[in-house]
Amino acid sequence: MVSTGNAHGTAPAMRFAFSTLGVPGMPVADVLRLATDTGYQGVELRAHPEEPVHPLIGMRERAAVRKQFADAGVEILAVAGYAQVAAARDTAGEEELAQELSELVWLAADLGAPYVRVFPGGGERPAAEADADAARRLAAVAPLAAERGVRVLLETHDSHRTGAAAARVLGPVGHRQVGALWDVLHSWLGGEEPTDTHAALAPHLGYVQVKDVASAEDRTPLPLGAGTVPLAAALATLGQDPADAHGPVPAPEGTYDQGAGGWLCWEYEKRWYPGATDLPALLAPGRAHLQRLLGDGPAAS
Ligand SMILES: O=C(O)c1ccc(O)c(O)c1
Repeated sequence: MVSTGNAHGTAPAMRFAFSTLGVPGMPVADVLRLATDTGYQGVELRAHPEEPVHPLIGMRERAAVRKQFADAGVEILAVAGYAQVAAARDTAGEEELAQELSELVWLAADLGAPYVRVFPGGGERPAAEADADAARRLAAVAPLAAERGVRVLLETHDSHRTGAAAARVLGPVGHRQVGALWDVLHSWLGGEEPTDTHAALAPHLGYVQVKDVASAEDRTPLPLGAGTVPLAAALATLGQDPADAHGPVPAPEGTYDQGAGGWLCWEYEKRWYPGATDLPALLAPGRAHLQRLLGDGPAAS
């Protein structure tokens, strides 16, 4: 294994973001204050009409949001959309999905965000059909994504929660602008070891979502480190070339994944668990926990 991580002292540090799924309805100015106060360099914007930023906002609002982020020195990591690329669709639904994907790419480009998140959403469909539809739809949006300088990332989630399942789609797409978002909760729920998830996703990896829960049964969001999600093991894989890696190394950084310099995004599911502790006070300790796991902070007590 070849490490490009900061243990070698030369690589840039990993960067930290949080998702606005953790702060439902919070105005952009407050999100930015929270990010700067707690040491997060980026924000993943939940692109849903419940939130301030979504595909229906106009050009002036987009420009204003972009300027707010730029003025605060915080990056918009991703537009987290809800398109389900592996879902069954009739002809009209197929056109709607293509439009939804295009609109997410346009929104990300207008905001200066490098990534769009999409879900699989294949439900109970036969895997071969879901995989083929997802690959075809992602390949179809890739040229627009390339033209706009955005990468569309398929999240390890629902019907494709493991790295192996996501790679069944991403391998055949074979396009640099289409990649993977590794949600460490879902690959773990899928019973996959982090080293195996990483080996499957590394050639495609955009960034990594971290979170913690008590167990597979109780998924109420917890502070990072307070639950049983194997965060240390997942983070230990980053920046490593998988032992069985083969084929071209697509990342311009020369690593299979982004390694050091890549992004970790805390996706705290407060929106779906309103009774969970509020995220803001947890953000700074959560970042410190991640830094300790990366070997980049004060030792754990
Ligand atoms: O955006 C969301 O709603 C959402 C929900 C659950 C997840 O695991 C996730 O990654 C995103």
